[in-house]
Formats: sequence, C-alpha cells, structure tokens
Amino acid sequence: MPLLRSVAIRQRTTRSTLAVLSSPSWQSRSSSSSSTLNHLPESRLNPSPDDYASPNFADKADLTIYAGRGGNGCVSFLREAFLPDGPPNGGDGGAGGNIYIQAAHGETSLHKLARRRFIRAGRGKHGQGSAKGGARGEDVIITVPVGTIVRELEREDPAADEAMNIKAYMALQKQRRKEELLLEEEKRKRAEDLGELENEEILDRKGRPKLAPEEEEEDVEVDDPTRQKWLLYPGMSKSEMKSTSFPRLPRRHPFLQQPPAPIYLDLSRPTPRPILLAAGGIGGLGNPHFTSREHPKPIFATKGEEAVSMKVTLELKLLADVGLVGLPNAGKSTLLRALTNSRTRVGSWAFTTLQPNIGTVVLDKYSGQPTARSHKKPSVESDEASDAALEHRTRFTVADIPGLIEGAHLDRGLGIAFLRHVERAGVLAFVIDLAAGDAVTALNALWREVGLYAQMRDEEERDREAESRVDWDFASDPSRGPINLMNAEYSGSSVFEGASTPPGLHIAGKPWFVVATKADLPSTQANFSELKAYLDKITDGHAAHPSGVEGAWTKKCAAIPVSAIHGQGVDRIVHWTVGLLDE
Ligand SMILES: Nc1nc2c(ncn2[C@@H]2O[C@H](COP(=O)(O)OP(=O)(O)OP(=O)(O)O)[C@@H](O)[C@H]2O)c(=O)[nH]1
Ligand SMILES: [Mg+2]
Repeated sequence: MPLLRSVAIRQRTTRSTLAVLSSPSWQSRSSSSSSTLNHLPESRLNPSPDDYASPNFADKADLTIYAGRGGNGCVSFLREAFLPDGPPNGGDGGAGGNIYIQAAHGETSLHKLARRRFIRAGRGKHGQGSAKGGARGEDVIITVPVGTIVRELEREDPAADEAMNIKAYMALQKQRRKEELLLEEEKRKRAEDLGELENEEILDRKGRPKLAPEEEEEDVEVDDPTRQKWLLYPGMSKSEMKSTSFPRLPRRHPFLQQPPAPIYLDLSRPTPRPILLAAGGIGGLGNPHFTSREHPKPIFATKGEEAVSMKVTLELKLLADVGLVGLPNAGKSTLLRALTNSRTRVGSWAFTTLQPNIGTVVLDKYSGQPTARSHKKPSVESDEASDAALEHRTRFTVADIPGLIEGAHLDRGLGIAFLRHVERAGVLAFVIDLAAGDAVTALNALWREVGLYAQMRDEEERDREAESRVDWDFASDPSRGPINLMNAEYSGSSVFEGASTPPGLHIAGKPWFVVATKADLPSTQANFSELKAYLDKITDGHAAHPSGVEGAWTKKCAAIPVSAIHGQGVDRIVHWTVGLLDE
C-alpha cells in the first residue's frame, strides 16, 4: 500500500514538472490563439475573435397558451349521527387560472419563451363536501422585453362555443313550440269546419289534435346541450340521468372578460400592470345552489367551464435609438464597442455578428449631467414621462445587427431577419468601410435593400389589415377588432395609412447619416470626398434619396469619418446622433 502511494505521488510530481516545463509553450499557444487578426496591438476595440460575450437571444417565439379550466361543483349532503338526511353542502369549484402578459425592462430576449412553447395556467380545484370550495387555479404572467409585439393567430373558446350551442338550441325549441301551436290551431279550425263525427277522429283522447304519422316521425329529438353542463351524484345510472329534470342553468358572469379576438398588443412601453390574454374558466356551483321546492335535495351540481386556449406569436423589435446598418465586415461591431461598453464579437470575416447586439451610450458619465445637451422643446402630444426623458437625455441605445448583403430583402444572408430591429430605431447610421471599394455604391446598395424591405413590410402590413377587416365584417360586430390595451401605437393605423403615404416611407423618412469607418487605412481620402460630395448633392436636392422613396428624409445628410479601432472621431457620432434624435 505505501508503495502504491509513493508511485502515485511520483506520478503526480512528474505531471506537475511536465506542466511547469511545458508552460511557456502553452502560454505562447494561448497567446497566439487569442491574438488579433491584424498587426495592431490588442485592445478593447481590437479584441481577439474569442474575446466576446454572447448572451442567449431569440427575437421570436410561438406560444400556445392554455388558461385553466374551472373546477366542478360538488354534490354532497351533511351526514351526522342522528341526522340521516342532512341538507346539501357541496362546495363550489375554484376558478381556473388566467394568463397575463407584461413587458418589463429587465428582459432582453424571448429565448426562454421560445423554448417553452406551451404555457398552462393552473386549473381550478373541484369543490368538496362540508361546503369546501375548490382552490383557484394559479395565474401565469408571461414577462417579455419592452418592444414585444403580441399577435393572436388562433383561438379555441369552448365556453363561447357552448353558449352558442345553447342559444341555437333554445331558438330551435322556441320555433318548434310556435309551429306546434300553429298546427294545433289549424287542426282545431278544421275540426270546427267538419262535423262532430270527424271531430272525434282528429282529436285524441285528451282532446288534443292528433298528429299526422309522418309529422311525428320528423320530430327528431336534439340533445339538450344544457344537460352537458350538469354533474350528477356519483353512482347514478344512465336512465336515471336521462329522467332527471334540471332547473334552469344559472347565469354566470366571469370575473374577467376574455378580450375579443384577434388580440394585437404593441408593448413598446413597460406595462405597469399585467394585461390579460386568456381568462380562466368559471368554477362550477355546488348542489346547495339548486335547493328549491321541486328539488329539496338536489343531486346535481354544475361542471366547471372549459377555458380558452390560443396560439400567439411574439415578436421582439428591439427599441434602440440608433440602428447600425452596413455590409458584412464593415466594422459595425467595432463601432459599437467604441461607442459603448458592449463586448460584441469582432472578426475580420463576414457575418461575425449573428444576432443583434444593443449597447448604451452614456452621455453623462453617470454624473446626471448630460454632456451632449438636448434642445428639444416638450411637445404637447407626448406624455410627461417621455418629455422628461427628452429633456434630460443622459443616454441612448445603439443596435448592431448582422451585415446586409445584396438580396437581403429576399431573405438572403442574415440581414432580413434582423432588419425589423432597425425599423423602430429613431436614427439610422449607415456604416461604410472606406477601404472596401466605392463608398457611394455601397451606400446605394444598402439603401436599396432597406427600401425594398420597407416596401415589403408595408405590403405585408396592408395584407394583414385587409384580412382582419374581412373577419370583422364576417363577425358583423364593429366593436371586435384588434385590441390595443396599451394605447400604444398600433402600426396598422398610424404608420400605414393607405395610399396617402408612399410605401417604404416609414423607414426612408427617418433621419440618417453615414459613418465612414476605417479612415485610418491608407488611400481612403478620395473615397471619402466622393461620398461627401454625393451626400451634399442629396441634401441640396440635386440627387435623389438613395432609396428612391418619395418624400424621404434628406435634411442634413452627413458623412462622419472615424477610425473605430482607434476610437477616433467617435465623439462626433455621439453629438450628431443626439442632434438628430432631438429633431
Ligand atoms: N483599420 C481598421 N480596421 C477596422 C476598423 N473598424 C473595424 N475594423 C476591422 O474590421 C474587421 C471587421 O470588424 P467588425 O466590427 O467585426 O465588422 P462588422 O461590420 O461587425 O462585421 P459583421 O458582424 O460580420 O457584419 C475587424 O477585423 C476589425 O478589426 C477601423 O476603424 N480601422
Ligand atoms: Mg458585427
């Protein structure tokens, strides 16, 4: 045993000496793998490709949500010594859990929801004997990032269907009774016309008019849907069940009204309170509710209501103030690093960035004193909170998205999936690599993709609106429409107002500027001067807006030369952006 131990110790020492011996080579290997891809010294702005933070991210999630169904009422009677036939004491069923949605600042991604796919609220517990009511089902609150859009795709509402069935059944019964009465009257008239002899044949023994045989056959019994809602004392036979007469179903009102279909929510601000998506089913009533003279000992209770289930799709549009748009490898991520504290990935190949990144530019250095002053006067329409934010702008956010390539609007590359994040940005910054060919051509190519994407979105939005309009007509109920509980902007009405706005203007109308990056590289001067001349022409109105959209923003098209990798010229971007944001 001691021998074994000594061998083990020796092995360990040899391994550790090996480690010591090999440490220089290991270090050199690690330094080579973590070195940058260019000759420049490694820094925060020129990091090695593996020096980055990559949070989990998803900007879409399809969910199926199930509200909880109500618990059943209970049929029970008090049983005590010397009290063989006690009064009914069945408890009521608990209500099912509701599903709410809430937008909160802490959330940044939908990846957790995308993985969950199904969300169920708790079901209400059944009532019990001794007048014990069932517990309520547990509610669920879905927390999403600010900037999420919720769209309902499909809904199943068994309670509403049941109510419809009952209504239809009632109408049918009424109609049938009316017809019967008419028939009776007719027969009586006929009987009066004929002599008393035939009279005996037509009227049956009770004096009611006899029905013709074929009429009796036609009379098909339709099952009473209200019977489905009752729950009978356990252990009763089917025939007993059929023969039991039930009282009228009591009218129940849910505590929370199910919002009408289709739900459409634009959660562009944090919601102070959760918003209801699916209301849980109502709990059933216990048998004491049905005690009456005819039913002194009711052997029935009502079942809990089935609850709504629906398919919803969540889409996150990041709410950044500035969107960086550029070809792959243009230097967007480096620029984001230079502007903010972001640790997004940087690499010298196309499609380094695979997911949108958001960074925050802190203007006040956390002192509460903005360095770049906002000159915005408070506007009347916007509410106080946003005014306050504008008055003391201490920070703004920048979104870096994967590079766009030609044909991105046709879903080539990665860009299209992420262009929607730029859609909401207040300002667009086109990042153009001065060392990668003609800057004007690059700018035009980028604008073309963005413009085509914008037009496509407009068409999509219009189609969607048309579809929902058809639905409303069908329902012939003007109050039904996409609800927007937040009073947040409903893009269907505010942005896309039919033929009055040219397609694509909601993006082309945004203020924009060009960041001409990699200006530190040799022979980029001429390229920059050409770009600047082109932008001046656009501002003066001698050249058309590169997107080709009429009425697009051409107020002050600027080009700012920077070297993001050295952090030079970046301050100008900050000042220029604040100026545009406060326009
Ligand atoms: N010389 C120089 N190189 C730069 C500058 N900015 C970025 N680069 C380099 O350009 C390469 C691409 O930079 P990224 O920031 O990853 O480019 P990107 O636009 O985010 O690329 P994708 O994410 O693939 O679209 C990297 O090797 C950077 O070091 C700059 O100002 N000067
Ligand atoms: Mg990138």
